[in-house]
Amino acid sequence: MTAPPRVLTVAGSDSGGGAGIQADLKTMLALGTHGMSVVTAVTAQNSVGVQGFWELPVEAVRAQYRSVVDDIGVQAVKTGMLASAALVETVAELIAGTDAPSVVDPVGVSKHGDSLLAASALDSVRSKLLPAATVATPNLDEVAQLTGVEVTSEDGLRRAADAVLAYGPQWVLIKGGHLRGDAVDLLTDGSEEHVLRAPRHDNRHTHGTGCTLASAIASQLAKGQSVPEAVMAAKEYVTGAIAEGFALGGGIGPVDHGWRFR
Ligand SMILES: Nc1ncnc2c1ncn2[C@@H]1O[C@H](COP(=O)(O)OP(=O)(O)OP(=O)(O)O)[C@@H](O)[C@H]1O
Ligand SMILES: Cc1ncc(CO)c(N)n1
Repeated sequence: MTAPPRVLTVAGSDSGGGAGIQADLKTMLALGTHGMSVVTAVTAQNSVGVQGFWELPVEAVRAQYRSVVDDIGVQAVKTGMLASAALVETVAELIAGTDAPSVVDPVGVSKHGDSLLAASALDSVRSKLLPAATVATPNLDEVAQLTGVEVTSEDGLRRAADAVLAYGPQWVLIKGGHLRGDAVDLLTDGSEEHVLRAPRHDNRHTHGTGCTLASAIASQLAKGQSVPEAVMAAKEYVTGAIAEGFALGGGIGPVDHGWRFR
């Protein structure tokens, strides 16, 4: 048997299984890649919020990363929750030294408004993590937090993209999922521009959308697609997963990572 393309997620664990490492590995399986993980933090989390989280020591993150990359090898890396400045800096250095495309989801707060990144880590995200990204995928709250640019309508997406590109990622995908109307995202490298538009699904069960999209992009890159091709395929996958999101627990349920199998 030939091994499938290998993809690594560097992210936090979501005990509820809808976001974080768990969303990433499910997405990778659904898209035909071999998913591997470096756990940065463990959250106690469910459909109503994040009840607590515990970071791993820098050495534990570095050791997991080296174990995977030095023996198995990776064809794409995705980063998610990194919790602290020390972990942001460690992971930025690791991905900058890896010969594979990286998708950086600069996770700041959860869907419930719980903080997953220390305020003291924002400078490291700007100066170390974003410059190491092949594609950065901030949502509009993360754009505001990182650049000060506030976007309230589709017209502002280009301004947001320029502000993030100034920190040095090769590409940026600004996610307009929190706006009203269609779910519109903007992908650009500063010269080429692609608008990705999908109908908004009136479904409150959207836990894990951002993690799922970023992991889907990484999976498609590992399969050899270009950044625009990978982002378009990933958008189609996440849109289907949102359409089929289901109720679990008393709050916001997860997207359906397995929608293409049902
Ligand atoms: N209700 C919806 N219907 C269709 N697409 C949506 C909907 N909500 C978000 N999206 C799309 O889902 C993708 C993820 O965007 P979103 O803005 O939700 O990410 P996020 O805020 O980082 O997610 P998370 O809350 O998991 O961190 C984007 O392509 C966005 O346009
Ligand atoms: C562990 C983890 N990573 C990312 C998110 C995205 O909001 C989350 N809720 N939990």
